[in-house]
Amino acid sequence: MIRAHTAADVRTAEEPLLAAGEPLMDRAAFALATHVAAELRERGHRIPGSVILLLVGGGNNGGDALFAGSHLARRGCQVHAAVLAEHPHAAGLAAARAAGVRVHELAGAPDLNDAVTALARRAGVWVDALTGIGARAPLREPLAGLVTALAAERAASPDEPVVVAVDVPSGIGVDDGAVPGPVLPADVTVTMGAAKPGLLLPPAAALAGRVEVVDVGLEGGLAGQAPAVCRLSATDVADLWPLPGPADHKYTRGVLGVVAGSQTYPGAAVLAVAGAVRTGLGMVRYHGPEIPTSLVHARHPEVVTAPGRVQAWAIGCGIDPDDAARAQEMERGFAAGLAARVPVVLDAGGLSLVHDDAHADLPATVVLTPHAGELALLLTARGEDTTREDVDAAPARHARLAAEVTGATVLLKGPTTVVAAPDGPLYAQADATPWLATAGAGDVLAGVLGALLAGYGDALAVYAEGRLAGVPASLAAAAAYVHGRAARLAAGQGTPPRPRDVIFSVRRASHGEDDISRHTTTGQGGPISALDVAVALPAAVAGLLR
Ligand SMILES: NC(=O)C1=CN([C@@H]2O[C@H](COP(=O)(O)OP(=O)(O)OC[C@H]3O[C@@H](n4cnc5c(N)ncnc54)[C@H](O)[C@@H]3O)[C@@H](O)[C@H]2O)[C@@H](O)CC1
Ligand SMILES: [K+]
Repeated sequence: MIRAHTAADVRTAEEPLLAAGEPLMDRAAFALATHVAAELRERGHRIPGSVILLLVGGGNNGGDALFAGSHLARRGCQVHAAVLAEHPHAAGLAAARAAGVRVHELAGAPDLNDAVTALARRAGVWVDALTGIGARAPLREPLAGLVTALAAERAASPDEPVVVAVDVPSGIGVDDGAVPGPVLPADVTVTMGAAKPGLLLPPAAALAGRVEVVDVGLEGGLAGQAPAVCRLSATDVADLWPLPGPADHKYTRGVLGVVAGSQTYPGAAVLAVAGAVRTGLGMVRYHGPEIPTSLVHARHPEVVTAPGRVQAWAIGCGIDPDDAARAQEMERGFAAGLAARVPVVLDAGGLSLVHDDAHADLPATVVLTPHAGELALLLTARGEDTTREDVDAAPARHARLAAEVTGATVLLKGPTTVVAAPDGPLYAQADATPWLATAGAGDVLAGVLGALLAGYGDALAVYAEGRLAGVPASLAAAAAYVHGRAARLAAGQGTPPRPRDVIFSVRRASHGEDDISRHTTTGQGGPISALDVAVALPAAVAGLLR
C-alpha cells in the first residue's frame, strides 16, 4: 500500500531527526542523483557528458537539487543550475559550485524565460526544484510564467527532455491534489520520506508521472500518523479478498440483491449481474420486470429471482428515477438493506434515493458510486451548489464533502477513482486504462463492489454501527482495483502498474523486481466493451490471488 502523508505530518516527522543532526537532505539528494542517473541510463544515454538543468527555487527543495547536481557533476555530467531565488540554499550552492556545476543566477533577470529556455534546450534532463512541501500553490510570478514557457518548450521539443520533479511537481496542491496554476508535467517524481497526497489525487497526480518514494528515515516518525491518502496494491487487495473455504456454501459466500436495469436500459441489469457473478459470490437475487429478467437469465441462468435474505444490495444501474415502478423497487431494496444493516451500493438512478435526506445519516456501509456529474447533482440537491467542473477540479474534496453530508462512503469514478468515507483516509486508485471509459463499465463496477461487500457477509453489519467505518472504503477501493485490473487484462495491457512503496536510495539492478511494472504496462492495448471487462474478472481475481 502506498500511504501519502500531508506536508505538516512530514514536517512533524522530520523535526526530531533534524534536531538530532540526521543528514536528511544528503539522503534525499543522493537518491535524487541516483534516480536522474537511472533515467539517463534507461534512455540509453551515457552518464558522463549528459547535460542536466536544475531549476532551483529558494527553499530546501532547491537545496536537494543543488546537492544532487553536485553528485551528478562528479559523475561527469554537465550540470547547469538556473537559480531563480535571491537567497538559494547556501550550503547546496557552495557544494554545487565546488563540484563544477555551472551556476546561473537569474533571480530578477529581465529576460528570465528566454535565459532559462535557452539552457533547457540543451539539456536532456530538467530537474524541477522550484518549490516543494514548503510552498502554497499556485506558483507566484515570475515562476508561474517560467513554468508555462518551459512546458511549451518541452511540448515543442522533438526529443522531449526528461522532467524529474523533486518531492512534488512545483505548483501542485501538495495536500489536496489541486492544480490551481501552471505546473511542469514530470516523467518521474522523486519524493522524500513518504508520498504526498497530491501525488496520488487527481488532477495533480496526472502531472507527477511515476512516483519514486525515497527512504530518508522518516518511516518511524510517520508510523504513528494516519495517512491522508492510501493506494491499494495487488497484495493489499488479495489480503482483503474473501476466499471460499471447504465448509462454505452459497449462502455463507454471500448473496447479493440486485435492483438494476429497466425496459429502457435492460443491458445495465445484465452488466451489473455479470460483474457480480464473475467477481465471485454465493448467489445473485435479481429484482426486475420480465425484461430485463429474461436477458439476465439468458446470460446468467444461475441468477435467482425469488426474494429472500441477502448480505448486500446493488441498486440503481440503468434505472431512471422517474420510472415509478422501478423507483419503488429501488426504494424497497434500499429500505430493506438499511433495516437489515447490510451494505448497499447505490449507483446511477439509485443515487436519487439520497438526493433528499429522507434517509438521513446513512451508515458508511452504504456506498455511493457517482461519476463527477452525478456527484455534482447529489451535492446540489443536498444544498451544496456544485458543478461538474467543480468536482473535476477537486474530486477528493467533493467526494469527502458528499460523505460528510450523507454519512455514506463515496466512490467517485474517474480516471483515478477516489473513495471517501466521512472520516479516515481517502483512497485513490489509478489501476485502469482509458479504454475503460465506455458505456456500461460503471454497471460492472457496481456488481463487483456489491459482490465483494456481500462476500463479507454479516461481518460488515457491525461497521454500520460506526465502528471501523473505513472498512467499506477499503473494500470500495479494492473493487475499483479489480475492475481496473480486469479492464487492463481485457484491453491486453497486462496487470496494473505495481506501486512501489519504498525505493531505497540505491536503485536495484535493472532486472530487479521493481521493473515489473515497466514490462507489464508498455503496449497501448485495444478497445474493450463493458462485457469484456466482466468476462476478464475471474482472471483478474485469480491473478491477484496467485
Ligand atoms: N521533509 C523532509 O524530510 C525533507 C525535505 N526536504 C526538502 O525540503 C523541501 C521543503 O523545503 P522548504 O520548507 O524550504 O520549502 P520549499 O523549498 O518547498 O519552498 C520554499 C521556497 O519556495 C518559495 N515559495 C513558496 N511559495 C511559493 C509560491 N506560491 N510561488 C513561488 N515560490 C514560492 C519560498 O519563497 C521559498 O523560497 C521538501 O519539499 C524537500 O524537497 C529534503 O531536503 C530532506 C528531507
Ligand atoms: K519541486
